This record gives sequence, C-alpha cells and structure tokens, in this order.
Amino acid sequence: MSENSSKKVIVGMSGGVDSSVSAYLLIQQGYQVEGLFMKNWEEDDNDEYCAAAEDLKDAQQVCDTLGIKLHKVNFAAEYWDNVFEYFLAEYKAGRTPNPDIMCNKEIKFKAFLEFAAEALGADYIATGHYVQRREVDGHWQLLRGLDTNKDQSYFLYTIGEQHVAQTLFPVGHLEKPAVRAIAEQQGLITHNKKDSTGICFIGERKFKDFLQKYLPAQPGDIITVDGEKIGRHEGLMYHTLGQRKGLGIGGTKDGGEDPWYVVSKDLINNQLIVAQGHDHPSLLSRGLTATQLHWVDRQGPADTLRCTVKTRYRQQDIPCTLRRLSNDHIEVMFDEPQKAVTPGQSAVFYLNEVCLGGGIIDEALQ
Ligand SMILES: Nc1ncnc2c1ncn2[C@@H]1O[C@H](COP(=O)(O)OP(=O)(O)OP(=O)(O)O)[C@@H](O)[C@H]1O
Repeated sequence: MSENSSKKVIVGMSGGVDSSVSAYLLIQQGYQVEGLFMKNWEEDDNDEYCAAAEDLKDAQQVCDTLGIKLHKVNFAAEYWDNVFEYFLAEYKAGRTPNPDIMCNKEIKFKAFLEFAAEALGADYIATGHYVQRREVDGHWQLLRGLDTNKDQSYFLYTIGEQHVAQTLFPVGHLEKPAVRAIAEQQGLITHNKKDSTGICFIGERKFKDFLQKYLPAQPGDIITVDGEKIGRHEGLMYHTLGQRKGLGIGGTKDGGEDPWYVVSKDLINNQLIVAQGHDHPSLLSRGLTATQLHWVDRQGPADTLRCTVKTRYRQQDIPCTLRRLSNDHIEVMFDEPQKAVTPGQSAVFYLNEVCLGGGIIDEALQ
C-alpha cells in the first residue's frame, strides 16, 4: 500500500480534459480521489448560454468512468461578491481587469479549498492547471508548467505558499497532447473537448453585450495624441490599451492608411486617445508601477531584484529590475521598452522557472 492511500484528494472537475486526466493520474498514484464541480454563475432563464450544464454532465460522466464520486457546490454568491463586483469596478475605473486571476484567488484557492478541507475532509485539493510545485528547504515554490504553450502560472501568482503546499497539479509536468492521449486511452469522453476560452465561469459570450447589461455605456470622442478629434467611441470600457481593431476610423491624409491604436483613456473627459502606426512611441513603456502585491513566499524581494516579468498571459519573459517603493508598491523597469502595458492587468515575476508572485499594474511609465 502506498502512503498516498491514506490521503484524500478532492479534484476540481470542470468537465474539461485537464481535470479529467488529473483525476485519473491521482487514482493511479494511489490516492483516495473524489471530484468536486463548482457552479459559480447563475444564468438567466432566457440566457442562451448554458455551458455549465454541459460541463457538469461531462464531469459526471468522467467520474462514472473512473468510478469516483462527484460532489457539487454552488459558489455563485461568492463569485458575484468577490470576483464580479471587482471586475465591474475596475472597468468603471477605466482599467482592464483579469477576472480569472481574481477567480483563482477568491474561488478556487479559497472557497473551494476551504469547502474541500472542511466539508469533505480533504488532505489535498487538485486542479488541472499547467503549473508545477517543488519543496525547497521546507518551503513550497510555484513553478511554470512544463508545456510552455500552456503554462498557467501567470493566473496563479496570488496563491501563497500554504496553498501550494495543499494543492496537487497532476498535469503540470505534461505536454497538452500527452494529456489528450491519456484521456483517449482511458476512454474519457473529454479527450477531444475544446479548451475553454472566455471569462472563467461566464464563458464565451458576446463580451460587449454582456458588459452593457451591467455598466451603462457612455459614448465620447476619439482624440489623437496631437489633440485632433477623429471619431466617436461607444464607451471607454470596450477598449483596451494597444488595441488596434474596432475603432471605426480610417487613415488620415498625412498618416496614410496605417491603423490606429489606443494609447490611453482620459476618464475625466471620457476620451479615447489614439496614435497611428503600430510602432508609435506613445504605445511603448519603459516600465510600470504595481500594487496589490502577492508573493508566493509571502515576503517578496527585499529591495531590488533582477528577474523577468510578464505583463500579460502568453507574453515572452521581459528581463527587468524590480524595486520596492513600499510594502505594497513596486516599480519595475524593463531592459527594453514594451508595448501596451495595461493598468488593471497583472505583472507577474519569475526567477527562471519559479513564479515569485506579482501585482496589479497601476501605471505604465513612459
Ligand atoms: N466548474 C469547475 N468546478 C471545479 N473545478 C473547476 C471548475 N472550473 C475549473 N476548475 C478547475 O480549475 C482548473 C483550471 O481551470 P481552467 O478553466 O483554466 O480550465 P482548463 O485549463 O481548460 O482545464 P480543464 O481542461 O480541466 O477544463 C481545472 O482543470 C479544474 O481543476
């Protein structure tokens, strides 16, 4: 009998392939495995989008195939209060939030973890995230997933060492095609299910219509960096910095047909500020400041640190120097200027494979 057989693991079953294979691998490793499906969003009666019911059906079928129990829980109230309200408030403040990061912090590694430990007696929880963990001198580190294409550490930087210690990531050392192959071999119906996209738990809705249901749009002017009015926008919240498409404006007589890019938002005057050409200097930042910091080791760097940063998911690592301005405020200077550094998005720091933590971008430094 392996020592794992005395440990109970609750796997977050999303109805996707990664969590299906995670549950299978944990069973292979000898753990006592049960699944937990969360519902975090209540659809309207007339909502055409109801993927949650499909996902639950798939999760149940996978658990039946694997011969494990599936529990269900509803965290829609927690999601609304701690993720969705924040998401709306950030949009209102002219920023571009990342609700998936907040969802991991408040739901998967808080509500879910507490429920699994307290109500279901879990020793560990497990998820199908593509990240890894390692214990060094009695401290748990969060590492990037082996599959560089799928690495999800960017979304998990808010989780502290104690959460890493309590969580197993069974697919983090695998490449996605290998995960699908295992699912197929094991006859799991999720083996060819498409990867989820869209906002976590809200899904792939028409984003503009969805946001409009909650925040009234305020149309205003589109102004060039030189102060010339060149069009109208339907609402600042529909635009993000560095965005190229959808401005509804063509070229100008002296700028040729080069496309326009959003370089900033003037909240006071409700103006969208744009510049022409993808390499316009207004699109570039030398660095950023960030707040709402979370460090996996809970301490973070003492003063200054040479490391790398990602200012959005799937970005190449940017070499940088991080300097602490105060306990919850840092300045980060890039070795090379970067495009479209966006307030509200997260800056996540790495030392080689180790995800150190991160914060919310407050200001892009020009
Ligand atoms: N509704 C849910 N109930 C329980 N756990 C969930 C749920 N949604 C996501 N999770 C957990 O969080 C992990 C990461 O979720 P994400 O939405 O990023 O999906 P993913 O990477 O496509 O994984 P999967 O293929 O398992 O859906 C999942 O693998 C699963 O363990």
